[in-house]
Amino acid sequence: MNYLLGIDIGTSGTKTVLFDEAGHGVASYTGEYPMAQPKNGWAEQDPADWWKAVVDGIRAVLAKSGIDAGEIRGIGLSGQMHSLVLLDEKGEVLRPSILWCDQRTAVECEEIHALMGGKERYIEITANPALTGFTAGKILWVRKHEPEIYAKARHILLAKDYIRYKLCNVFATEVSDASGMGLLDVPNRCWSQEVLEKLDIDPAMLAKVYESPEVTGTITAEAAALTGLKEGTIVVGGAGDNAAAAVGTGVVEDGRAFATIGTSGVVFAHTDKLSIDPKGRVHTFCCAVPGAWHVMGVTLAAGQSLKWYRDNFCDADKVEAEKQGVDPYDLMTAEAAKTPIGSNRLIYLPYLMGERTPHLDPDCRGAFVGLSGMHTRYDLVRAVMEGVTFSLRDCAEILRGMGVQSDVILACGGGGSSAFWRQMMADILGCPVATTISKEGPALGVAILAGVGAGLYPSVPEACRQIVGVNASQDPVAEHVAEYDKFYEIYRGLYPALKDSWKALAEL
Ligand SMILES: Nc1ncnc2c1ncn2[C@@H]1O[C@H](COP(=O)(O)OP(=O)(O)O)[C@@H](O)[C@H]1O
Ligand SMILES: O=C(CO)[C@@H](O)[C@H](O)COP(=O)(O)O
Repeated sequence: MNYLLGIDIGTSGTKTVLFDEAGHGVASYTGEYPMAQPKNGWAEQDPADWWKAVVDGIRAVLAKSGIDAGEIRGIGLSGQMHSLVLLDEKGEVLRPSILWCDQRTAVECEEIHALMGGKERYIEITANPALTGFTAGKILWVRKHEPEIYAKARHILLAKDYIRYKLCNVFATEVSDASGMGLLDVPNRCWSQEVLEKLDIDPAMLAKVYESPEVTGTITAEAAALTGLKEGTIVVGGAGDNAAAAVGTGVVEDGRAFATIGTSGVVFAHTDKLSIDPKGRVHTFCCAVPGAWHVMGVTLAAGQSLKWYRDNFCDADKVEAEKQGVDPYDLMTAEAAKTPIGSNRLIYLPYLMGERTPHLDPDCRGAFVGLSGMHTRYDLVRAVMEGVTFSLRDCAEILRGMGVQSDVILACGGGGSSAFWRQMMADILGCPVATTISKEGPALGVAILAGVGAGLYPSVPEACRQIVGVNASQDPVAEHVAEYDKFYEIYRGLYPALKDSWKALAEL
């Protein structure tokens, strides 16, 4: 038999899934780890936690499935984007990874635009403005604030590419994830000499760039001994988690789109032609299909908002859920569903970590607006879900404005597993929302890329046609659409009303 392995280094945990050649999941394992927030707006993780979760995951799926590791034809890696890993000359990690949702680099982003002779030139090359979440600002931040660490740095990697280094002993990346570093010439799919020169970053520190289905290395003897994999098994480029989810949901052709509610929230559309928002509110990155791109809007605290609410205010639900043997999220959302649209006139702004699309503002923060003495915690749960979905609508509106359209949106991520949240998405986005038969989005996506790299499938779109199936959609309900529209209009007015207050708070 032929098997493929997909490994997704997510923010809440690493998911390792073994698939057969037809894309059916055979065994899976998730290893979780914490995210540290040492200061307001900072977010870090220890790459050692990712590596442990990967080793545990590979060993677990091999044990559960009982297959011979030699039957694995290829491995694909996916992961949280933008997160900076710095290694010294011995390949040792120099400091915790600074994550995609970290907001400490506002000053460095301004500096990048200045060094480039203006934001316009930078966008022309990298297709995006310098954003606090992206990697380039983080590199400049470490160089300025931790010069002793930067002096020792020899390699700059992203999360999944650090795992590739541990598995294959190579320094390699691929175009989709590299696009989010702010150093790639996105139209030409290679590192930009101009950007590297102007930012004074040594090109030797960067990994070699591949297309997503290309073979980047093979499993070393050391990694084989640690994980149980067979030495010499190929590892393909893989993709950043969103580009990987696109492959796993078949969003690999024009007119296809998906929306994720994971830790972050994303509305993602494939484009065969390069398409850039001149205001930089949505990202344009190379996608995992060689020669094509994607545009995506990102809201930083999507599922994270509900997780934050659950972990701080819903202990009673956790206890009750354990008694009933159900997931606390299912219990909370079932109760929230009993509250009317608009959460009894309560609006939540999901800016716990600042915001990218559409505001590009590291200083804004979350808010409940309209709180009254009659509100229950389930009104607040519903308001959180609605606020996150309004933020996805902000993303979708910009994509529509760029002429990127889709008839159906595929729902992904932990939040997308909730039928109630999917109906809310359909009603708020005004578009049918469906799910794919496989729930393994990014892991399946990179397993498919591994299959293409191993020669099991002729191309990424053809592999998706063979493997990815879609369930019936949930359609928008006209009365709900009209009702949500009223609250969305009020939601849209709240950011401009509060912007200066957030700035003042940040400056205290
Ligand atoms: N049953 C559920 N109902 C609603 N939301 C859920 C459910 N399960 C998970 N979630 C949301 O999904 C988020 C995790 O999504 P996931 O895709 O696993 O994240 P990541 O890939 O960023 O690690 C949680 O923070 C939570 O908000
Ligand atoms: O920053 C982005 C995309 O630009 C995030 O989408 C990260 O790639 C991580 O997302 P999760 O899958 O962990 O929510």
